Amino acid sequence: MTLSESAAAPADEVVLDAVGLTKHFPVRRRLRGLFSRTPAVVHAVDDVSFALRRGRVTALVGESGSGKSTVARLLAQLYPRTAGDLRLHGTSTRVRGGRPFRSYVRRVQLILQDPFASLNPVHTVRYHLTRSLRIHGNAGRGAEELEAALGKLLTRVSLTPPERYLDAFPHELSGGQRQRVAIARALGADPEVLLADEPVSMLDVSIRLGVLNLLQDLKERLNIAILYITHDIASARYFADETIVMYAGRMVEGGDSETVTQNPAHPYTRLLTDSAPDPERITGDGAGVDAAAGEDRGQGEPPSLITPPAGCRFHPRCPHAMRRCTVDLPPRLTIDRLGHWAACWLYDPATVAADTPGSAAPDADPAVPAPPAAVERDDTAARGETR
Ligand SMILES: Nc1ncnc2c1ncn2[C@@H]1O[C@H](COP(=O)(O)OP(=O)(O)OP(=O)(O)O)[C@@H](O)[C@H]1O
Repeated sequence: MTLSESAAAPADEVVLDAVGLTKHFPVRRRLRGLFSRTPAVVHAVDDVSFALRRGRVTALVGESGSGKSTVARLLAQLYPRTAGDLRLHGTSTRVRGGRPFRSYVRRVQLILQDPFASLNPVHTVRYHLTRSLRIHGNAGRGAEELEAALGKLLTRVSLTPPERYLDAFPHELSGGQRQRVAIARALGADPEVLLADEPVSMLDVSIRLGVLNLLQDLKERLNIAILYITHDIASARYFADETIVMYAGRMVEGGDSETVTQNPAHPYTRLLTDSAPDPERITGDGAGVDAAAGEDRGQGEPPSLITPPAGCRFHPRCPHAMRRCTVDLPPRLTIDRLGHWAACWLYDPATVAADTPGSAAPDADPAVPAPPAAVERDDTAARGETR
C-alpha cells in the first residue's frame, strides 16, 4: 500500500495481534536481595491481549505507570518481551534488529509524546521526511519524484503549502505543527499500524483536537490501524472505536468506546471516568456530576509493581472488594454480547452470591452500592482466545 487512498484490504481486518504480552523489568539488587533466590522484577505488563484492526482506533487508557508505554514499545518491538506473542497478519514475529526490524517498522510506526524531542533540532523538515522516505524505499527515483513525495506527505498532514514548511527547522514550528511533521515522518514508511503514545498530551489544549482529527482522517482515508495511548478517558470516547483500560500492568476492561466511557463496569474505570468529568453526565440541577459520582469510587495509590497485590491488583483501592478479589485473579467476564467485558469478580454471580461486595474493602462500608452484578463468564478469554 502507498499513501494512496485506495487501501484495498478490507476494513476491520486484524493487522497486529498481541497475545498474552508480558514484560518484566529486572530490578537492580540491593545487598539483601543478593541472597534471594528469585530476582526482583517490575511487573510492568502482564498478559495483555488485544487486536489492532485496519481502519479502527483502539485506545489504551490508564493512569501513569499502568504500563501503556511499555505496551507500545513491545508492539514496536523496541523491547524484547518476557512472554506472549505478537502476530502481524497472523504470523508470529520477533525481531531484534537489522533487516527484519527495518521491515517490521515499515509496517508498524511509533509516534511519541514529545514532538520536539523526537525531531532533531539541527535538521529541517525536508531532512527528516527525506530520510524516512529513503529508509523505507518510498523516495521514488530522482529529485522530482522525491519532491512530489515530500509534498504529498506534508499535504496529508495538512501542512500546506508544503514549500512553507519543507525548509523550516523544528524550533520554527508550533507544537502542533511539529507533531504533524512527526506524523508525516511516520507516514513516510507507508505503515499499516500507527502506535500513538500520548500524541497530544504535550500540546496546547486548543490544538489537540486538530491533531486527533488528523489521525482520524488517516484512519479513514488510509485504512490504518491506530493504537491511541492516553490517560484522558474522555478523549478516548471522542476518538477511539474501542477502548481498553489498564491498571497496574493488567487489562481490566474493554469494549466499544461509547459503552466503556459512558457505562464503565470495572470500579477502576468508574474511578477514571469520575475524575474526568464529562459534560453529558452533568445533571441539570446544578449539583455537578451525576449521582453515581457521589459514591465512593476508591482511594489510595497504585500498588508496587515489584510486589503487586495478589488477586485483582485494584483490590486494595476498591470499595467493592470481596475476599475472592484478594486471592484470585479475575478472568474477563462478559458484560454484554457486543464485546464489553470487565476483569472483575462483581460480574460473577456465584462470587457475589457467596460474599458481600465491599466486605474486603479498605474501609469496608456495606452501605456503598455495588455496580450491577450480572452476566456470564467469557471462557474464551480464560482460554487465551481474546476475541
Ligand atoms: N526500563 C524500565 N526499567 C524498569 N522499570 C520500568 C522501565 N520502563 C518502565 N518501567 C516501569 O514499568 C511500569 C509501567 O511504566 P510505563 O511507562 O509503561 O507506564 P505508563 O502507563 O506509560 O505511564 P506514563 O503515562 O507515566 O508514561 C512503571 O512502574 C515504570 O516505572
